Amino acid sequence: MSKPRVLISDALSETAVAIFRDRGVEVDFQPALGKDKDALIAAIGEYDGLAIRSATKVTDKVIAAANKLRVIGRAGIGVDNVDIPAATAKGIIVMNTPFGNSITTAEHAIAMMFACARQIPKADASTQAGKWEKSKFMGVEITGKTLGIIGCGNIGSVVARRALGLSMRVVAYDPFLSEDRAADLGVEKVELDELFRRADFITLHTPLTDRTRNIISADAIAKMRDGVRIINCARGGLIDEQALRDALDSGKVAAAGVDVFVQEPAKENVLFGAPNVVCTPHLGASTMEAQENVALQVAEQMADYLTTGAVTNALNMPSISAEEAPRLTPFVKLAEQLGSFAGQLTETGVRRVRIEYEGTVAEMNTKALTSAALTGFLQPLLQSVNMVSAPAAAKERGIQVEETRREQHGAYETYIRLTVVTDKQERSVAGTVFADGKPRIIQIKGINMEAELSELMLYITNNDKPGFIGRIGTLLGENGINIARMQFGRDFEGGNAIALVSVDHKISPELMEAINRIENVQQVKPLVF
Ligand SMILES: NC(=O)c1ccc[n+]([C@@H]2O[C@H](COP(=O)([O-])OP(=O)(O)OC[C@H]3O[C@@H](n4cnc5c(N)ncnc54)[C@H](O)[C@@H]3O)[C@@H](O)[C@H]2O)c1
Ligand SMILES: O=C(O)CC[C@@H](O)C(=O)O
Repeated sequence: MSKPRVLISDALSETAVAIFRDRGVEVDFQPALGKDKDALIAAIGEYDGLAIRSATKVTDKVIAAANKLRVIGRAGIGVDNVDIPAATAKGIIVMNTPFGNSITTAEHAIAMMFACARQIPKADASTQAGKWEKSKFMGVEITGKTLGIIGCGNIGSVVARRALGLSMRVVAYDPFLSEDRAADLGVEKVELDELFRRADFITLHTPLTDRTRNIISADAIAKMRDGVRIINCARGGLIDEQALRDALDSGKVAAAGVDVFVQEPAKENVLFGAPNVVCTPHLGASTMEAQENVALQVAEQMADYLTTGAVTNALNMPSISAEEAPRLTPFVKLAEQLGSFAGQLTETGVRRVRIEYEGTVAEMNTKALTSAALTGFLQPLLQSVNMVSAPAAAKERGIQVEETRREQHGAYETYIRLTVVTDKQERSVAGTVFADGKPRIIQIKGINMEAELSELMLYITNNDKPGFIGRIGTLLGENGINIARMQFGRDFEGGNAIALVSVDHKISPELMEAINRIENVQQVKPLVF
């Protein structure tokens, strides 16, 4: 099998290159390619993986051209430069490195706070210009001042600890911050307006979402203390730049430290030249340490996925650790086969898919297994779907997905049952993995049977009457179709029976018709696995 190929299209530390090579992944390091969208679109079709920072914009056009791509790895946190819905729809995993640059970015926010408190950049420029303007650069102490943190996640929490160490009071606004976590951190959880009212310094650490866009607006600034100082080392767009410019001009905001801009690279910006603004070119994550961390992590995560199927820090797919990947693999295959079995038999509108995990499989990563089952289920309906895109594709089609887990077990040590509820009926199929690691079907529509699935099969339901087995065998034989295996099950003598027949050749539509005409046959369907 050929080695997977990865393109690095941004300025990642070369540590990533070495890791990919060590892990048996071919790598092309082209740090300028991310800035040339046409060249990226022309090249991307060759690669299984794309490793980026923030300069590469992975648009829907790039994704449309990415015919082999299986994973996009962001060496950093924010993935606003990746069209995740387009990647998901195409079955491409998007992963990031959520912790590798948190400390570095928090330190940049603290550095910005000091720069704003003591006008360090301006004082530096003036001093080096030979002006010695000692009285011009009066600062403020930060000790005893109140820092308002908006967004108290990974970076916000590090900022909080550093600020407490600097003897500041810290208030935080974050709808997802629990009282317990706030107490552990030593911060006071407050509502946004209270933060605006009380903070001497405000620092932003949220992602850019519909709720956070322009969270610092002209209205918000009006609610703040006169002489407030504002820091943004999170994302451009959290601050209304014109409103901040007006407030810096009027002196309402005494200073602002801005690392991120609505339009990047920011070659021009309404904030440039404003009084007491300190700007850096999106340097939050730019330390040797953070760049080593994120390059190493992204390369390890991507190489793991491409070579072992382990999934870490994916934003559009449940995680699968390297340790659990081998144990999970036969169950992924089983779940996918059960899904495929049910999908191929389903002809009417699907309302619900219920997946029950019983026994040891219930302790495994059932999210991943459910994604596999949905993949198998949707594959007969959709051109291309995989474990990344299947849950979203099911949701889009209004299919409800239910998952239940029971750790005790019955006759089988472990099994998965998948039930499809359509407009007309409910049909279930169950299977297990035996000690040989091979998946087996153990029950169809409540009828017990043990069958291994093979590439070409016939699913036949019939009335349990003598003569059926002989007739089907003769008919297939007369038409040159070799039977590899045949398994039967029935609910009771003379009741409903099911046959699963593995055949060596594809069955023509005419022969299907002929099988359908055999006495007592209720339904016959070809299945492909
Ligand atoms: N400047 C840089 O170079 C740089 C470097 C790293 C990260 N970042 C950015 O910093 C930001 C924070 O990163 P993180 O790792 O701390 O993320 P995180 O997910 O750990 O924390 C974000 C926090 O924001 C909170 N939040 C979400 N919506 C909110 C809202 N409406 N109001 C208040 N809080 C809200 C969340 O609950 C969460 O606690 C991200 O935007 C990231 O992209 C920038
Ligand atoms: O890669 C960078 O330099 C910026 C990273 C930062 O914005 C992030 O979200 O991790």
